[in-house]
Amino acid sequence: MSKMGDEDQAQRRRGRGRSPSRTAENIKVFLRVRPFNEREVKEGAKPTFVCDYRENVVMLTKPPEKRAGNDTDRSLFTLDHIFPPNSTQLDVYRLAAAPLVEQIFEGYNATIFAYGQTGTGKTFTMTGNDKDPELKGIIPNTFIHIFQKIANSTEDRSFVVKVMYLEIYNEEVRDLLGKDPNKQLQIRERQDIGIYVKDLTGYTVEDGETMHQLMERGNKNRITRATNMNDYSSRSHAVFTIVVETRHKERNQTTTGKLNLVDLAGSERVAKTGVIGIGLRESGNINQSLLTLGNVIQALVENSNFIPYRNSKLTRLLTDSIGGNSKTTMIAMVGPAESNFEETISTLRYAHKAKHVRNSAKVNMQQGGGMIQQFENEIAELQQKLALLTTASEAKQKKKVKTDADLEKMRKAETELKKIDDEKQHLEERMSMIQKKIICGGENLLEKAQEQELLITHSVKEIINLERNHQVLEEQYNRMTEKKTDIEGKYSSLQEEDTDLTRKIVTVQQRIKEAKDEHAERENEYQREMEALNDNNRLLVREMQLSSLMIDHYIPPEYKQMIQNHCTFNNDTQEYQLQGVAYTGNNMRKQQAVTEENPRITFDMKQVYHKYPEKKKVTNKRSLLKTYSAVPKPTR
Ligand SMILES: Nc1ncnc2c1ncn2[C@@H]1O[C@H](COP(=O)(O)OP(=O)(O)OP(=O)(O)O)[C@@H](O)[C@H]1O
Repeated sequence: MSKMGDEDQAQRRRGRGRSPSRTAENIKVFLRVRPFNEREVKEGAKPTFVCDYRENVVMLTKPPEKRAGNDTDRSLFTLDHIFPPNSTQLDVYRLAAAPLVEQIFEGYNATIFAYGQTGTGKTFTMTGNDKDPELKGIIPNTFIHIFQKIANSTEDRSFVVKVMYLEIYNEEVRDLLGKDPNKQLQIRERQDIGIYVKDLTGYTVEDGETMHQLMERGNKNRITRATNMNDYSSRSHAVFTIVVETRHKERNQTTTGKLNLVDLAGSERVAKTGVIGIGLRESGNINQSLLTLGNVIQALVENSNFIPYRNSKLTRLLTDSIGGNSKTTMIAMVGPAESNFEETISTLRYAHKAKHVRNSAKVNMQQGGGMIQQFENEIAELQQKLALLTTASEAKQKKKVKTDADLEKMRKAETELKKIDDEKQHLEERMSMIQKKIICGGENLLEKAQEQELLITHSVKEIINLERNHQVLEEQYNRMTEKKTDIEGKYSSLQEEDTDLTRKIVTVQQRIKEAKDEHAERENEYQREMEALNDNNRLLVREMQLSSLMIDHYIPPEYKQMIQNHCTFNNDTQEYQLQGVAYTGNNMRKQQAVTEENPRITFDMKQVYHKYPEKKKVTNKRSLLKTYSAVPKPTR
């Protein structure tokens, strides 16, 4: 592997190591939607997306001429937060920037990127408009925040705030605060401090106003150009860096937090921007470096072995911000018009990918050392020199009195004294200048009355804003609680429904079982009845056979016919009845008392019909069943 590759891997390992003091978290991605601009309103532009601001989802739809009539016509992206077109600069600052400014006081590195198509509001978001305090962007708002934080901190802390401002134009690093902004600077790397820009001017500042002046000076040096898409299009990537060193006196600990505020040049299509000549080269370089940034993001997301940080100055300089030791936020800017569909979807894809990049930030802390220590040492040295000069000056004064007579010597002594006094004054000035660089927590408030006024105005605004945010949060909370109650209600009613259903199922199952038992019982009963009926039937058939046998053998056929003719069926009694039955043979036989002389004559027919079997006495219970016969019962 090449040396270049080795270094890249080393950087990656440094950035993504698993030291316990590191905080691993994904890059946060916010989306800011620019309102329709004048041109778009005039053209009657239609929106190309809709947002669900509660869920932070944006749904993009292709313009009609590009639609395929299927799922590919729509794309959904979820971001960490979406700022609607009517969001204020303070809304953006509070949510996207303020938490990171707080973190640099803890000793973390932080980065805020503004990314997006040309003319979508990157510079507006990062720098804003100075004429109206309400329109101040993230960079000037951080000045106020930082000095407000210092003014409110305890006296056991001292701070040094340093700023730097550079731009990357056509792949050249330029110092926006240097004596010669056109001079090309080199990016270097050192084991102890990591990646840095050699000879970049750093200003130690003691108030927000100075910071503001420096920012304005740097902005004037930035290269902008009018294009078809933006009257003041930034042709470079600008990085405003604020370093805050905090010294905890009692613990003798120093933390150093670095905040990079990056206003990227806008991705653009030459056909749309209409740039020519120099502008064309700028455009090529802008797109190339943004492409490399995209490739770095892609490689990190894919956990690739090689991250092409060195393929552009931008990614090389911001190695720690993307996938390294930094807490990073990207604010993606989009314009709402349908004509920008391609650029908007590309920005959203870029942003969505960046959301998956994992950074691992650590507190940059050291015992003693740092800029504060350096300044304090310098002050102590100056104080020593001053004390020596004072002694020398006093000695000269005494000598002057003794050598009063000698005019020449006196003049010489006076010149020396003046030199000493000048040097003393110079030392005193330098000392006070260095002392001013160290700002003590809670100090310098009276000296900065004007600035404080500004802070107070902003604090009031912040409080109003805080209240507004609080209200929004409260509303969100109430909505969530309502939702929760609703879900809980639904859940408990579902549970009740479930219990009820289970109970019903048990009852139904019980009924089915009962019905089955009853059915089985009935079937048995039916079976028994059928068997009884069959038995009965069999008996009847036998009786019929007997009757037929007797009739056929004892009653002559002409009598049988005659008797049959006189038989009628009585429906009420369900019996055949014989007319004049009272006069039939059996009834007409004279009844005689049974005596010894006149015994009952029994007809023993056994000897006649000796072949007939003895008739068995029927004891079977079935014989008790009622039977019907058409034959009149014999009377005894
Ligand atoms: N949220 C906003 N509200 C009102 N005006 C806006 C907003 N965003 C951008 N603008 C206006 O749109 C114009 C273009 O904005 P700006 O210069 O910030 O775009 P940019 O993304 O930095 O463009 P470039 O990449 O070309 O530098 C400016 O006039 C700016 O004031």
